[in-house]
Amino acid sequence: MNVYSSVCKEAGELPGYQELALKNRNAVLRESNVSPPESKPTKDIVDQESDDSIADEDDHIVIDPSFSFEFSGGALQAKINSAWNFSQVKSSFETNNQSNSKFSTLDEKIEKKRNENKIPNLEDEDVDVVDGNVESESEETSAADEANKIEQNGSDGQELSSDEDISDEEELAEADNDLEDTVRDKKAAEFFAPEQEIIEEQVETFTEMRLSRPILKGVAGLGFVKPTPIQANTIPLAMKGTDICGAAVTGSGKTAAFIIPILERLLFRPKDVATTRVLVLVPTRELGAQCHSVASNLGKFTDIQFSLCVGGLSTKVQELELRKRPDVVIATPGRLIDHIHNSPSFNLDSIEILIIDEADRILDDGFAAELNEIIRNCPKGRQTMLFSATMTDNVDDLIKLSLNRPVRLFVNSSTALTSRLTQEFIRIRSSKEQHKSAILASLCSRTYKTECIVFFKSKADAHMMKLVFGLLGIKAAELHGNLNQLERLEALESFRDRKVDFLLATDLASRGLDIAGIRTVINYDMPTNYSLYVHRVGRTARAGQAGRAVSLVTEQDRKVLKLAVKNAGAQSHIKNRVIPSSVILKFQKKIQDLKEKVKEISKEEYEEKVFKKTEMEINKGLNSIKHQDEILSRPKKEWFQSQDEKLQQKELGVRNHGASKKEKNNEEDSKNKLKRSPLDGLSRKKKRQRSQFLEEEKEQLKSQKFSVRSAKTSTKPKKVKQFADKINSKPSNGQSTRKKKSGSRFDAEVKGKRR
Ligand SMILES: Nc1ncnc2c1ncn2[C@@H]1O[C@H](COP(=O)(O)OP(=O)(O)OP(=O)(O)O)[C@@H](O)[C@H]1O
Repeated sequence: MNVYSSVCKEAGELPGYQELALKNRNAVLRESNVSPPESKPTKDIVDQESDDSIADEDDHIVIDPSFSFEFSGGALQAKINSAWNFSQVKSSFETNNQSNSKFSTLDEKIEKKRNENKIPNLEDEDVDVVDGNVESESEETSAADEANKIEQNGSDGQELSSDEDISDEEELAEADNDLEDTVRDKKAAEFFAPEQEIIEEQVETFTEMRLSRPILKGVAGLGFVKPTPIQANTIPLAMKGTDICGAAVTGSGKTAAFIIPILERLLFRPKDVATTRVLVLVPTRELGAQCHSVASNLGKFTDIQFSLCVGGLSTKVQELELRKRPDVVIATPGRLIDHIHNSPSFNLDSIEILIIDEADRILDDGFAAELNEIIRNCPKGRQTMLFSATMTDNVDDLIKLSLNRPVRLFVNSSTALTSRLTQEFIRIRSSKEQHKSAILASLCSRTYKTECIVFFKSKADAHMMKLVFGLLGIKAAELHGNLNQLERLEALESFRDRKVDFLLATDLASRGLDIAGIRTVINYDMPTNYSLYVHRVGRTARAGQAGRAVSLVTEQDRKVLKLAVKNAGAQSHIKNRVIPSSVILKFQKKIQDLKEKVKEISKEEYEEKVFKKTEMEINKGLNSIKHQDEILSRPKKEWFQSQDEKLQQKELGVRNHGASKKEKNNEEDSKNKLKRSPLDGLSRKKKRQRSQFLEEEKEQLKSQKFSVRSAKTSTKPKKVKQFADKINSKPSNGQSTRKKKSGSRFDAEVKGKRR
């Protein structure tokens, strides 16, 4: 039975629903170039056996009706199509892009160099191929062996001797953190709604949620049958107007969790005067475009109007759109503020619902000034909903949003990763960091050959690797802030449509992007904090699919590595991979041989850039002469921040990007440890005694609190969070992370969780 049959069965009682489902099915099949089956009497559709063959043919739109979500993984056991396309957004660029046509594209430049120099494709050569899906035992064993060898020959000796100090520091940090937690718990109890306000039962189907028919049609059109846990918990509460802080693992359907209830509420809006009632804030333009596309698809059968208001698109076009007062505006903070200040008829006075997606990122220092300005402009009585996979529940962060007793819907622990994710780590010793590009090239040509995102810390590295990959004959697109918006969207689409095998990206692509079927995420550079790691690796293993994250780990990245291993679920797989040095050397030589060609292409690009800039300046000058009167008569644009302020804030954002307050505090703490520690000046023995005392005191407090809580909970009905936690709870592996282990620390850290 395919998705439409299941939907029809679920919605069987709704009059006329079967006809709608039939039309809908045919529309989706047409879009997917699958001919709809011959028209049959409506009743037959429900049990049509022949539909199964269509299901087999087109796995983009058909899901296994027996799918279910795992709380631990938050994942679907079904394949489903990504619900976005950017054609609508891209059409607004077509007029601006003509001057580019006189230059060759980067791919053409690369191809020209390859042809001139007769560079062979990697496939044509005799490279020893390792099956990417099957973990090679020999590779794993040799990883451990190699690490042990390094230990024995003393190169890591210093590192081991510092173990003692590190565990002391860890103990103290833990004691500090525990105290902080107690204070935090108290604040949270006052700030958040009491837990009994959380819905008590899981909702099994969308129809049970009493959604209106046009919304159910939109939901069915995307192939959704059963709500995911975050949807089941969020939708009914959000429809009541409750403020929500929602967290669930990456790829678990948070977008629909907030879009569906707003659509349902908007269906019943007064329609006499067009009014913008809903504002969705997202941190990146791509995420905005994706969210706009998902919302438009879900609201396809309603008269609700959506507008996308993000940087990189024409301000003029947006201004005209905003003047029509669309019901829902999806915006990035900077562009939204630009409109608040400079589009005469636009303001946020009528906003009734504010949604902040990737809220922890937007609450981050990088967006602080902009967020304050937006909140200041929104009415106080609005409903506010915040979502992220790594949602903060730090009250200090949330207070500035003036939430009204929000309900916490943490469907999983905020650091959990889906159990379908395999994490692999490759140790890069400090003396070998210059081999990273060779390691990446070998991984991408021997092991993970398709559907793979590679994350870099800088735009320059991503671009350089695009040139190297191109010259090696590996099909890749780049995605970072040095590209214009059209190029960014095209890169995403060509990767989604499998025109290229690799997406070489900066953290621009780390949050929210939903591209179906990504098999592997490679961290060429490990992210600077664990939250960011969660978001990056969350681009794979989404919606029930399995996936793999491969990280190149240098000595500086040990902190994030440790957190990744510590937070991996009991069932998740952690592996240590080593690439034979002969292979690395081979690729190192290949890359070395391409160095000159890379330089030549870069020079060509630079000259082109200078030419374009000059041309643009000339055109600008000519225009200002031609339209002088009109330009002078325009009202002066008001900038919310000066260029310097913007830059400062951006740098702050980049530095802290994605770091939770606690992580940032921990980083600060460890920097200022000596200055700020209350145990400063004590001998090591005394420090131990003191922290043991603190530990005991904390334990006592905890157990008291626990008894009070369990007494209370025994009299209360079951709560969502408890239910999720119970399912999430993993058996302790009984292994202390502080125990000394044989082998290298890296090896031990990775192996710590390998079962
Ligand atoms: N009820 C559902 N049934 C089937 N598929 C669903 C359902 N809800 C969402 N999906 C699919 O799951 C995928 C992930 O959804 P979405 O992008 O909203 O996840 P997310 O939780 O916001 O992830 P991230 O934290 O990375 O932003 C999408 O492809 C979406 O179409």
